[in-house]
Amino acid sequence: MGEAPAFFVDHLGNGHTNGFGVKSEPKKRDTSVQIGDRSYVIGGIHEGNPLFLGVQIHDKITNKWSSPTVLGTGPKPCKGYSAIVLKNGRVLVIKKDSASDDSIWFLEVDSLFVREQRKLLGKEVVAWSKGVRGNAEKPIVISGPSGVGKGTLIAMLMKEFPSMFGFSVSHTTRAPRCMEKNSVHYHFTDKTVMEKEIKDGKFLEFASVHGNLYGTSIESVEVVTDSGKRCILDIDVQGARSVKASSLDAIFIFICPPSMKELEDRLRARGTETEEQIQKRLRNAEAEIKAGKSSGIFGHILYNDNLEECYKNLKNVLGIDDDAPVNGVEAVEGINLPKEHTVTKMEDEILIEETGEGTKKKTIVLDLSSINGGAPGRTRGIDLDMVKSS
Ligand SMILES: Nc1nc2c(ncn2[C@@H]2O[C@H](COP(=O)(O)OP(=O)(O)O)[C@@H](O)[C@H]2O)c(=O)[nH]1
Ligand SMILES: Nc1ncnc2c1ncn2[C@@H]1O[C@H](COP(=O)(O)OP(=O)(O)O)[C@@H](O)[C@H]1O
Repeated sequence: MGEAPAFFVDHLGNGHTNGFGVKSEPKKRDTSVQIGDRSYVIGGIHEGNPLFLGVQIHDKITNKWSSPTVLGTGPKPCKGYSAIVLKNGRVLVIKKDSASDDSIWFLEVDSLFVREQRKLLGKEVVAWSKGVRGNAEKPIVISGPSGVGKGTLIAMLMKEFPSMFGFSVSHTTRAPRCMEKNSVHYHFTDKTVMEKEIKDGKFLEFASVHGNLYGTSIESVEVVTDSGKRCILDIDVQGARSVKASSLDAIFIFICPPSMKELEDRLRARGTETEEQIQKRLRNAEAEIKAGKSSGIFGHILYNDNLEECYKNLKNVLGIDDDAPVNGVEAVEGINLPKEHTVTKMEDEILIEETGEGTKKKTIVLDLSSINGGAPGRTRGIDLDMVKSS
């Protein structure tokens, strides 16, 4: 199979290993897996913060403990975990006693992303990724100069198809406009806070635009996708370039104005900027339009002259037929994992069997053969099937 040995250590020092069959341990909160000469201990508290689960590494050869930098948002501590080593440097962690949409997690200890981050940061790194059932539709990146009508078009789309599209709420250091609400239009934030979060790897992309810092957090995209909706990102060309280079597989659309004169008229008519800010936006617009048209980032370029016509073209690009009913991503039926269970690995399938008191025992198959994505975002494509409840 070409995989790292998968076994479970009940307690470091007198570790009992039982091949691919893993017995979950209800009494102890810490769980550990061994990969090569290292044991990864999952449990306890992360950096004194009771809201985050800690990870520690024990190196058998040096007999030393270390605390790696933990990237991503991990699971909150709970009563216990089952852990199993998968291929490609990942550990599957199943939480006990937790809601079904919060029970499957992946700790990446030697994935491609972790190896890149380790090189970049020059230190030991592990990363959490939440497991999510089902797949997601491609996110949509919309760029264009200030005042071209991006916000207007996006608002039309969200109004007509509220269950299909969701907006990625960006972070920005610019001041809110009078009608703008925090966490709805933007997460309005402080420059030092945002810079720290960028350093902590929380952002998919960021850029300095018209003198302010803007960025898309990984979480902003993932919460929309988690809700079964297709995510729309309104970001500038620099941001679009970063997304294009990332693992996010998106559709890229650039919106052009019919003329610079019309763009100026729209910006003035909107009445949200000072004269100085309007001048800055117009100066940046020329370079942005040039980059948008020539960069090869955007698969679709739409002209927003007549609003209704442009909106119709946008829907065409997104494959929305005016006559056909539109649904979001199909909802997946909920399956609750049993609190007490044993976990057995068989190729790409994990068998979760209920243990403990009671007669009706569940057996669930967790199919990992089609998983995709991973840290710094979610791991999607998980399939859960109830095979037996006896
Ligand atoms: N790179 C990047 N650009 C963003 C983000 N959010 C907004 N922008 C871009 O920042 C620019 C200014 O946005 P805003 O201040 O709302 O002004 P407006 O475009 O005139 O409405 C626009 O080009 C947006 O597309 C983000 O998260 N990342
Ligand atoms: N096709 C259009 N024709 C005329 N005005 C438009 C059109 N599209 C948008 N507008 C107006 O132009 C202004 C800027 O649009 P907005 O959506 O805020 O742009 P952006 O989000 O790209 O900065 C708004 O007042 C909007 O009502």
